[in-house]
Amino acid sequence: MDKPIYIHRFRYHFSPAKLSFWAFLSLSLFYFFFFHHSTSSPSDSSLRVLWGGAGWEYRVLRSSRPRSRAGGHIVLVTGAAGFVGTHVSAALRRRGDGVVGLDNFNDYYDASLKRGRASLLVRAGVFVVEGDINDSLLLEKLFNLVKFSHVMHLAAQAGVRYAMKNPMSYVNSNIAGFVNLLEACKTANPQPAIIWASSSSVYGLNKKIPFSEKDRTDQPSSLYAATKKAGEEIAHTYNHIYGLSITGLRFFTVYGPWGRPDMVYFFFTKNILKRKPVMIFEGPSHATVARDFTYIDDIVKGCLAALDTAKKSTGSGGKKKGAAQLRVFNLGNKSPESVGKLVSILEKLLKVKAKKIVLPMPANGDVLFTHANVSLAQRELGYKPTTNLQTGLKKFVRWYLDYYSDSGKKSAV
Ligand SMILES: O=C(O)[C@H]1O[C@H](OP(=O)(O)OP(=O)(O)OC[C@H]2O[C@@H](n3ccc(=O)[nH]c3=O)[C@H](O)[C@@H]2O)[C@H](O)[C@@H](O)[C@@H]1O
Repeated sequence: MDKPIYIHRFRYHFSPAKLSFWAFLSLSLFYFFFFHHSTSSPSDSSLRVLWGGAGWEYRVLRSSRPRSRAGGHIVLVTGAAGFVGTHVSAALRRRGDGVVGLDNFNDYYDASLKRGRASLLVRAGVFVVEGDINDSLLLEKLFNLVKFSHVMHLAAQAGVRYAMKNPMSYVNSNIAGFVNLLEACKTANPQPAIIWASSSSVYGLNKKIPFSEKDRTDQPSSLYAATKKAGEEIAHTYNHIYGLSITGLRFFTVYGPWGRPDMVYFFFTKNILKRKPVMIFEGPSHATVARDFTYIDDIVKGCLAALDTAKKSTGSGGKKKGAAQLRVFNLGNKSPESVGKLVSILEKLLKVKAKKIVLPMPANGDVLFTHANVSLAQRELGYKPTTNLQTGLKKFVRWYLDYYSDSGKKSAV
């Protein structure tokens, strides 16, 4: 019996060799466009960006969808693979908001820790776009693709002392990057409300204690602080000209699991465990250096409350339509502790005596003392920190020992 005609035709045009060639070609094209198509910004070839393509868009859209169609915010979190960014992204997703992360995974500190945080987020249902806030094309693409109701801007060049080593990284991320993001927000339709990370360091040489939002912030003692202060002024401008709703959060020395290895509680833990000395700074005439150390879970609650109470931006098509909300809040712990006390808590938790070296604080931009007055945040956001340093460090140490328990990761610290 003759074979049906279409089979003959099929055989005629597609010999097994030809068939595998075409199959290989189509699969390669599919793979290339769906997973690997990348676009880079022509403005700065040094930016390591990997975005674009149908697969990428699909992942962005899926991640941006709130769990329930009714209600639920749609949030772009910059710095999502950072310490605070990871915790905030996960908390937003857990409660059902749509969340798209953005992070440039730079190597300011161990990038594998950032990859670890991003893997956590993947499991939580958050896609983290690899890209830079200075990349206008990427931001335009994201805002065209997704109607973000909020931007939680946590990407920054952090750290006070590193500003003396690499000043331009602060200008690049905290000023240029912030302006670039606000430019994208102002033209987006709808304009999102913006919540962003300022810093307790804006109080600089302010002597009035506890620090209140009304106190002076015109005496920054580090370039880091100056760039955060500049951010607050820039926020004012974009609010004033374009009607963007903007909330700045002054974080006070945030610590906890998945934290930042450049911070004292983190690298002191490492040094104590390795029997290496820790340097405890002191002020003039042996003055105690202290911080209002604030636990990450309290900060996350503050961030979510700021987002939930943010009013909508008023502009559209890049034009202001009416006055918009502009706020700034302290998010601290109301309870400063000395660095010496932090070391004694760590010694007990790690069951290792620290090799302490006390020395005068170098002229490195650090301030002597921070102490937050959080009554404004308490009134407006219902913010109430509940974790003391002992309890918070216990949770940090538990995470640290677990995370670095396998030898591969240990060497990365
Ligand atoms: O809350 C803030 O505004 C800032 O908090 C931290 O900055 P910092 O408070 O300086 O936190 P650490 O770097 O952990 O330093 C804590 C204290 O330890 C002191 N220190 C630092 C290094 C050292 O070897 N020994 C030492 O005693 C510092 O002088 C400081 O008083 C973050 O690094 C900043 O990104 C953040 O914006």
